[in-house]
Amino acid sequence: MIYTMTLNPSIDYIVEVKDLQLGGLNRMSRDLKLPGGKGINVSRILSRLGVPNTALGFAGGFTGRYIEDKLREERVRADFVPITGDTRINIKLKAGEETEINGLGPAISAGESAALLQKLTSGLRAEDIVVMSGSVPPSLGGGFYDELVGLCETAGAGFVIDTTGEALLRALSHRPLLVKPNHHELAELFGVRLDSEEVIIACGRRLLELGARHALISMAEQGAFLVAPEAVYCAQAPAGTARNSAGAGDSMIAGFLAGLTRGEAAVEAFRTGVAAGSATAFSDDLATREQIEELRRRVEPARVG
Ligand SMILES: Nc1ncnc2c1ncn2[C@@H]1O[C@H](COP(=O)(O)OP(=O)(O)O)[C@@H](O)[C@H]1O
Ligand SMILES: O=P(O)(O)OC[C@H]1O[C@](O)(COP(=O)(O)O)[C@@H](O)[C@@H]1O
Repeated sequence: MIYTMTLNPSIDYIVEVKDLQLGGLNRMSRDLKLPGGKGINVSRILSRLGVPNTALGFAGGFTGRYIEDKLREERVRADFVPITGDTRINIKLKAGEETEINGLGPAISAGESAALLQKLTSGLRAEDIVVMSGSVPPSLGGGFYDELVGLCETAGAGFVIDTTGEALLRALSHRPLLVKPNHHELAELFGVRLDSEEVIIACGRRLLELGARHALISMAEQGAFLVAPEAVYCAQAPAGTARNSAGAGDSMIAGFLAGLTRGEAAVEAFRTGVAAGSATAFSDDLATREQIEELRRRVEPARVG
């Protein structure tokens, strides 16, 4: 079973404003509410690709209920710990460029966090994979992912972690199945400028030396690199019109994991990952299975190392 862990879910409120006037009254030309948060996005894509999974995390208030209802409608299995606070709302403003304003997230009590740890540990087995991604509500503290990684290790379960900075570095030595920094996050992690393929590949290999089993380095419309123990691959993103890139990275993780859990070679899983990321970037909501399969035929990874 794959478990996704969204410690800080969100309603993604996508707002389109033509000719934004800061300081003035603006009217929306279009708006859309989506259940969001990185693990939830991974769960939605995995479910669309027919991969059994359960979304874990915290959900509270009218916003939490909205997310749970939407996931139920889509038949995504979710088992959230109920919290007293309201799940956050993240604003994705489309006014020419995309601007994101993400909430801090609600307060999580000690009892609520203990309930989540208990939920995870009670069912976790060695054949399971836990996907941990997204921000951590401030009240949980900076070490919560370390605790989750420790629980996975104790159970012998695999884990994927999509986080940045020190938390990512600490997780690497525990041998994550996959990490997926984007090129900005990778540059910041190692304090370098990613201005050539050689530097990107060297940084990707460093992630493996530090413990990652696979590293995806995503570069939005420029595609991605896969660094695997046996080889390094690069794939261009297929051409298309970007509509909403929120969730593209999560879709890529889900596509890659779907491939790996179906027993595909890493390079084939990479094709599915790139296709899923781009298919989501070309959609208002997350990509459908059909869109992913259609784009997958146009992704041609090349071996570069
Ligand atoms: N504008 C885009 N055009 C085509 N593909 C895209 C676009 N944005 C994202 N993607 C696809 O989604 C993947 C992940 O996107 P990226 O923006 O790098 O991740 P993140 O959302 O984590 O920062 C990319 O590697 C690419 O395959
Ligand atoms: O937890 P964070 O870092 O605030 O990110 C949450 C946001 O990330 C998203 O999951 C999108 O993530 P990606 O674009 O990286 O795939 C949104 O749905 C959500 O609003």
